[in-house]
Amino acid sequence: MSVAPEKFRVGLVQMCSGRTVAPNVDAACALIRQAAGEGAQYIQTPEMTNILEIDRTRLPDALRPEADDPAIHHFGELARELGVWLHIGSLALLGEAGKPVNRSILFSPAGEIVARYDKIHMFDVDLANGESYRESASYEPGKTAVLAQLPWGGLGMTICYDLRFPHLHRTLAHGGAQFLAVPAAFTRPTGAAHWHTLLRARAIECQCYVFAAAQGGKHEDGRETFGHSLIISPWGEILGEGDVEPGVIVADIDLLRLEQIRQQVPSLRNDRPFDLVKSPPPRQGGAAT
Ligand SMILES: O=C(O)CNC(=O)[C@H](CS)NC(=O)CCC(=O)C(=O)O
Repeated sequence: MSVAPEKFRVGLVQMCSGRTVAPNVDAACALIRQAAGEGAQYIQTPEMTNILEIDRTRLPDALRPEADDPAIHHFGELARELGVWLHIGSLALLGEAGKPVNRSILFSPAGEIVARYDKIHMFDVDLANGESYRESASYEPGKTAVLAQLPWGGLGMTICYDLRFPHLHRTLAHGGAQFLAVPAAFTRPTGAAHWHTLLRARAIECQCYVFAAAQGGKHEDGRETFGHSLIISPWGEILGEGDVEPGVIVADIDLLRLEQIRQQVPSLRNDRPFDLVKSPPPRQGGAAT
């Protein structure tokens, strides 16, 4: 099979990660093999591929620094064996400052790490259903946006909650991204309300293909995530969608179509700087003094 350089197949792995690393890595590897078997040349796994653990006190014991994390070694070998670009959406790792980091890692088909991104925006929220998260209490946030280079174009690396900060994606698009990666572990209520809309909006406004591998289902730590991994075109069309269960979705990506869309509606090129002017505050009850 010969594939034109402007076309490739993407595969997303949907998971339901538990509290212990080894079975999660095994599950990821099996699904990555399945995606490669279906012809995927770029394969992405969700946020927290290696561990989903709501009890943060258990994390430091479970985590390893990047340099001696056995899962990283494993994934590198697998990328080489399968000859694919393997993007582990994120791993919880022990960061260089001694605090956990939520890190996305891209392996080349040679099995080498070619890009890494630490999640910038920390999920510190309190939901109406009682779910409460303080990601910043246990994770060190990243400070650097990362554009990785794939043979087919630029890949903007983001993670989950970053999706709500559109200036990050626009910066990546202006920096040369044709693809935006949004590996995630969205909560069920926020996913049901916002997941499809936010992902399609990022695809349309940034004129990028969006690849979003998701965690889905009821996890061992009691949490529920939304699932619905999505592959979206720069026109906002859904090219592939997962359900709630673990599995694989694939779709064919066409760079010529992206170029057509960017020529027809050149909104990235039409972007302009502007100032913000605030009008004076309204007068109270008309009784101006
Ligand atoms: O920490 C872990 O174990 C896994 N990581 C997550 O679950 C992260 C941080 S708590 N979740 C999100 O960012 C959800 C965002 C979201 O749901 C939204 O923006 O609505």
